[in-house]
Amino acid sequence: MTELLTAAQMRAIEQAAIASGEVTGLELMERAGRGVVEAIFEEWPELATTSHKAVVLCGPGNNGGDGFVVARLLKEWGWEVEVFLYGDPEKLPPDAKVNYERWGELGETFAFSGTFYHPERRVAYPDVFFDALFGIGLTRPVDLGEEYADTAESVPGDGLRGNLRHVAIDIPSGLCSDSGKVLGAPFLADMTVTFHGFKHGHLLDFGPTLSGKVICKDIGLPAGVGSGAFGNFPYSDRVTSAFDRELQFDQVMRLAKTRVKTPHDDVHKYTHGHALILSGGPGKTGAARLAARGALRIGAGLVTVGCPQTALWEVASQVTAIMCRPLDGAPGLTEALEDERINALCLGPGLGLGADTQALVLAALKATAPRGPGSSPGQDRSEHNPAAPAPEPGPRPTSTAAPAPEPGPRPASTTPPAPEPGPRPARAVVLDADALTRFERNPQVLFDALHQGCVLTPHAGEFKRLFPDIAEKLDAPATTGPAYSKVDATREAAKRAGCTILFKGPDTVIAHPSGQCSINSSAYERAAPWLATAGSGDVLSGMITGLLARGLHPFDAAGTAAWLHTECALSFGPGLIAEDIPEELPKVFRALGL
Ligand SMILES: NC(=O)C1=CN([C@@H]2O[C@H](COP(=O)(O)OP(=O)(O)OC[C@H]3O[C@@H](n4cnc5c(N)ncnc54)[C@H](OP(=O)(O)O)[C@@H]3O)[C@@H](O)[C@H]2O)[C@@H](O)CC1
Ligand SMILES: [K+]
Repeated sequence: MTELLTAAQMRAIEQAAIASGEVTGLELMERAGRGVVEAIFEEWPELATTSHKAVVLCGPGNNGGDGFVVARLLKEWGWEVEVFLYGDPEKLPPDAKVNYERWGELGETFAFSGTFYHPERRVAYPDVFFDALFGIGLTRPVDLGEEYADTAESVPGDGLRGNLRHVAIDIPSGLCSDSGKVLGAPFLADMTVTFHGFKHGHLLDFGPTLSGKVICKDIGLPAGVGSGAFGNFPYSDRVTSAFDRELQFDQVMRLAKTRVKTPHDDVHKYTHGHALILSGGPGKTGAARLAARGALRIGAGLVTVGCPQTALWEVASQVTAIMCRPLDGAPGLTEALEDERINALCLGPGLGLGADTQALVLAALKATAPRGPGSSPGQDRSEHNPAAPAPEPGPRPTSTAAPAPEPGPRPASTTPPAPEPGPRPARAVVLDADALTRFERNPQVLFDALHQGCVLTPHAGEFKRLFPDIAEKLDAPATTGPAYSKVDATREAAKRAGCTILFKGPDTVIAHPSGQCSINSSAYERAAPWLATAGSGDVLSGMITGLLARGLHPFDAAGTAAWLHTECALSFGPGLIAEDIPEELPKVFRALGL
């Protein structure tokens, strides 16, 4: 896992490093420019010769300063370089101004006024177009005139986009580095070279579409957001992500903890929990069966599908290792839950939108709510009690499994080990699909019943039904930067609901009421568009339920299941249907050495 940065965090880290006297802003800018040149030579080794050409578009801030460094380094290397500046050179910040002047000893800077057609320009057919217009300092929509959108696409007169590599410095200009939203005309990059850490905006919303491939270059700032004197941000402000397939250590460890072989004589099926998945009536049992298969394959000891008596034969005729039992309405569920061994429930897939669904959900939440003082549903939500601090991450509950062996060498990670987000209640509940939509008219009834053992897994439509005001803020076109992001929205929703929320999408965001947050990105190396297939969400709910049955904390269960869900899709490849996802899990586990 790697920690992602907001613009404010990046600035704080940079300023603390400069204030410590360890480094100057000018040195950081030089390293940033050098990192960009290194990155393009690593990506396109054929460019590491002297006979190439570049156009660099610099902006009015320090991002522009990075651009001047790149221009100078490439010119010194022997390239033909042409530089445009959007803004007044006299108003450049000090470090950018120094680099503007250094570049000035080697070449001219043309004023950029929305077009690259310039009577004096000489560089035709450039090999690389560098975007150093705006980085993390974008505060309002980019308005560079009507011609800019076209010119940024393919420096006109210089041939087709296919002949030209577009490289964004830090973040494609026009992309908000916190939200991934677009502010004005965006730059479309083939590669983005960022510094010190990936920014939220590289993963969220339009980020992956506009950034191309993202390379992160070390510029000598202290590693890890929370690892030292610099940028020691509160835990609740941090966001992590398995950005690429190398950075999977945390998930592997979490899985290893639950899947490790327990001493032989201790093991029986109940050691690994009992998941109960509720199903809809006849003709509507497929979603629950998919979820059940996900729960079983991921490692729940026992999985039962509870369905109306009328659907029993339909379910029974299609499951084998999964058990089924008749379960009619809320009274039936309450009775079933007298069996304390059932420690994880899943409600929603295929359940329907009838009155029964609401009663079932409320019965499930009542029966699973942690008992004892201070643990009743509705408590500890900062929204209900704004003066109360967010619950501190606390110790993890003792797992039924023995400690995990280390699964091989640890890949490089920038993250110190994360504290756990509070104790896990004995019983946990996943609510998805109809179990969420059913509360569209009265979400507060649901919020009042939810507890810390719950995970809600809405897609964008379901999220909007439960949190219309939050969705409105999220969906509003960005007018200022940094803009309100999916991370902000999911955190706000988790606080309101008082439980873990997994907000689905190619940029799935998982947030806990404590503020702990992670992004499961299905983009870049982990892009798996074929995962958007009917029933895929039902399997994910089941996988979360299975990990909850195994004893994982709701936040960990949601993040780990989301990550495995994507891994299964990547492992299977295009053509995948929902049924394939659980069946791919053994292969994924084997590849992880579990
Ligand atoms: N932090 C670090 O550790 C390091 C940072 N480095 C580099 O610095 C970059 C951050 O630099 P930065 O803070 O100067 O911001 P940047 O993105 O250049 O833009 C600010 C300028 O743009 C202006 N402006 C904003 N929006 C606008 C709009 N729509 N249309 C027009 N103007 C607009 C804004 O004006 P204002 O909003 O103040 O009116 C201000 O003048 C960072 O991304 C990285 O590349 C590296 O050197 C290495 C170390
Ligand atoms: K940029």
